[in-house]
Amino acid sequence: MNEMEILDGKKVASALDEKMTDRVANLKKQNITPGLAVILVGDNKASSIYVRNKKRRAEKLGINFQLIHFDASVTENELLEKIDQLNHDDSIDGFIVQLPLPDHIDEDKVIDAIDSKKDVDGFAPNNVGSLWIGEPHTLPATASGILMMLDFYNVDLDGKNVVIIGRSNIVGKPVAAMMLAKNATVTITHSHTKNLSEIAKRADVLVVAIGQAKFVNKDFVKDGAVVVDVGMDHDENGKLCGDVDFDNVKDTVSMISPVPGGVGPMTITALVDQVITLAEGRANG
Ligand SMILES: Nc1nc2c(c(=O)[nH]1)N[C@@H](CN(C=O)c1ccc(C(=O)N[C@@H](CCC(=O)O)C(=O)O)cc1)CN2
Ligand SMILES: [Mg+2]
Repeated sequence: MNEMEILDGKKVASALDEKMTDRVANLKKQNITPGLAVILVGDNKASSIYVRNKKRRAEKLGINFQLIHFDASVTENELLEKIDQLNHDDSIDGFIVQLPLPDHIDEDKVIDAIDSKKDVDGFAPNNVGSLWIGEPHTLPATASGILMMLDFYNVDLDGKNVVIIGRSNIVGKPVAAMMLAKNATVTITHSHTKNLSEIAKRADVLVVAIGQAKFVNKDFVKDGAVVVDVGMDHDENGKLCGDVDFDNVKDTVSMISPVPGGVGPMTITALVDQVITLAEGRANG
């Protein structure tokens, strides 16, 4: 049986806070306060919690946080007008539109309206392209948080077989691009992939972001693999769980990120880190 280590996102997040606080203090000495704005539409309960956590975290680090909260009935045009304002607001280094949006609003159109220089979600087409050619400007926070966490635990990706289950623009694709840039051999799989468990079992590092509760069991996991669980699902009792059946794989893996307390907290760390980096860019003219 392996000695298993938990990839503890909460612990990493608080360990990284200290450095980020110092960076903000340094900026303030130069009369620059990093600014982050979040646009929230409607009252989706989970989104409201994430945004509240972003605000708490940003303010704790000394970042100027602005919440723009629209009613669910806001029109697409009103939203686009606000985005235009933020694009031209010099006190805001970066902003995001919290997803998901109500059905009457075209998500792609909204993301496209964000100035790619201020797109701290890294979702704008320019930023996606920059990432894939190896010259990233901003990075999607979940993907970036996963790499920060693996780096903290000294998981070297160079030459490793990485298998990603899930091909979303928010997680699967950017994780693939970022791990390629670290010289990993990356395979992206998804719901149509044949022999999925067989392919997953070749992974030294398995990243699971497929959105199905406890989808991955030990049939998918090589002995000693590092498993990153990006799922946020609910089990048969309505309890929050991941895409990986933790109890089933825990004696097979060498490291695993739990849900909750793994990737989730790193998402917010990666977001605020990126806002600080943009403000540092502003300080350096
Ligand atoms: N514009 C964006 N929208 C959304 C993003 C995003 O990166 N940009 N990601 C998700 C939501 N998200 C941040 O926005 C997020 C999700 C989960 C967590 C988190 O800390 N999860 C906890 C569990 C929380 C719980 O108990 O429910 C954990 O995993 O430990 C943080 C941020 C979708 N929208
Ligand atoms: Mg744009």
